[in-house]
Amino acid sequence: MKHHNISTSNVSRETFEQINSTFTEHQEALNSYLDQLLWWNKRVNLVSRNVPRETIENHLRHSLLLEHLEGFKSAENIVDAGTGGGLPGLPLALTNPTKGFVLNDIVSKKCLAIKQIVRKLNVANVQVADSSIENIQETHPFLLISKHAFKINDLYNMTSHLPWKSIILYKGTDFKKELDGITPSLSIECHNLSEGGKFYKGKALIEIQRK
Ligand SMILES: C[S@@+](CC[C@H](N)C(=O)[O-])C[C@H]1O[C@@H](n2cnc3c(N)ncnc32)[C@H](O)[C@@H]1O
Repeated sequence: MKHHNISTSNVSRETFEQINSTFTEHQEALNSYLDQLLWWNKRVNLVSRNVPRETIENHLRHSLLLEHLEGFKSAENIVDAGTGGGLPGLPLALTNPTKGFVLNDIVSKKCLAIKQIVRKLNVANVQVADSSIENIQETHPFLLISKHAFKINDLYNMTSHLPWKSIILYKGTDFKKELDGITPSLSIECHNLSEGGKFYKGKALIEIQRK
């Protein structure tokens, strides 16, 4: 692990406030997505069963935080690996209509539900890739994002042949143990989310670049 360059910064309270404004600005589309997600969740297991709407809304706000990282702002193409019910990719696609998104999951019925949600919401900048992440067909550079789906070393080893420019993962601040077994030297920035309040305690966005 010593061969990686790891730095840490705190995501400011102002950023969390900006996310609340973004949510308000796009609330019609985001609430429609929430309605769809809850409807499909009764039929396909996309998020935990019987999870309250407010909890999923927190996950949507959490998803939107990525908008504030430079690595996201500069990306044109984004792949969300292990998207499940579309998190974080779908809320980000709704609030960033000029960027292109591929939502990927290995479970076909989840991909089918996502396709229906995308069609119902009329989202033009999203494609769905129904396969294991290592088999996606991407030839252009992209930003790889993922929330609560893979250990860092597993995702790195599965995707090291793909043309990603950087990876941003939703993780805990105790992520370092997941770097075991990654041979190449990486630049890693831990964006600590703890200033966002109780929901964000111990959470971080981990941004990884090849050196
Ligand atoms: C815990 S869920 C997280 C879902 C979503 N990202 C979220 O935060 O709600 C993990 C997801 O990863 C998917 N997954 C597991 N292995 C995968 C693989 N090799 N390629 C693509 N998706 C995978 C699972 O089907 C599942 O939907």
